Amino acid sequence: MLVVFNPTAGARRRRRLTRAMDVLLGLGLRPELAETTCRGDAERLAREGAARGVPMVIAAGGDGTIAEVASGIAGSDAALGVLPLGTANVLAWELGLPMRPEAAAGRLARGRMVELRPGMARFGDGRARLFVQMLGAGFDAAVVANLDLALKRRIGRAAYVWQTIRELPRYPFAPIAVTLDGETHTATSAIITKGRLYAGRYRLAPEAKQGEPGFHVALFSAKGPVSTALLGAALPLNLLSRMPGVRLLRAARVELTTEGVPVQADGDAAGALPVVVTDMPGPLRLIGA
Ligand SMILES: Nc1ncnc2c1ncn2[C@@H]1O[C@H](COP(=O)(O)OP(=O)(O)OP(=O)(O)O)[C@@H](O)[C@H]1O
Repeated sequence: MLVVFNPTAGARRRRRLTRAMDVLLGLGLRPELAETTCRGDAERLAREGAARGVPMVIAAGGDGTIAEVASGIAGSDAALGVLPLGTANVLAWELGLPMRPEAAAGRLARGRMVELRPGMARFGDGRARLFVQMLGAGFDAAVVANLDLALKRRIGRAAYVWQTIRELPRYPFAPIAVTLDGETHTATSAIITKGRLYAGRYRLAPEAKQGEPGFHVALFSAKGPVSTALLGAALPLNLLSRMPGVRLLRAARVELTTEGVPVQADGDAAGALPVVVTDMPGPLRLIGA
């Protein structure tokens, strides 16, 4: 088992990693530890591990690290594992993974497998990017793109609230052209999700189920700071999907075509539209669910 650790994920997570590693060692699992030094390193380390036949690659970090590891092992025989050490840890909450490092390590050792179907985003500039939980275009992506990462490390998810307040008065709320399985729509923001949850443990798409093919797509028509702030207030109350100006639809293929609108994938800045989103061709096996 290869453990890929992102030391910049979450805050002061090294001690939590050590506790998990101790449990894995105690169970006789001989985990090999590799630490990232920059963005993209988790994907490289995971790809190299899978290429030399490591059967399990564990993402020790947050959703961005998970997405990188998933991308690195895609198409190989390696399974993905998760030690949730990030800030929001949406996938871990979605799958009901334990947050305590000892319990999370125990789950990895027990080895129950589930299959996920990550999404694949193909951008207009030729980039392709895998995401495991969600991809957003519009307001939430602007918040992610301009987030102060040092502040996030210090105060965690409160940094998103702070950045939202800063973004509200200046975000342009330009319309985005959305095509869902050939049917056209317009929205000012869109979130394409594989799971129910968003920004931690908050419900966005109550009917969604990780592992199923296709996507649930939340389209937002809020055109200004007040209606957007109300959506932000509804999120922690789990009322987001029932708010006026929010539509939840399903699609197997999503095209967002308006150029220049910011995009986030699994909570990390991912450039700008246009993008076409479909399922990855094959499933991804996740261990420890
Ligand atoms: N050593 C590193 N230095 C700088 N950035 C890194 C390093 N290792 C990984 N990264 C990048 O850090 C980004 C954020 O990490 P990650 O998403 O795992 O943590 P998080 O943002 O705290 O958690 P969450 O996404 O669950 O809120 C990842 O997308 C990854 O590309």
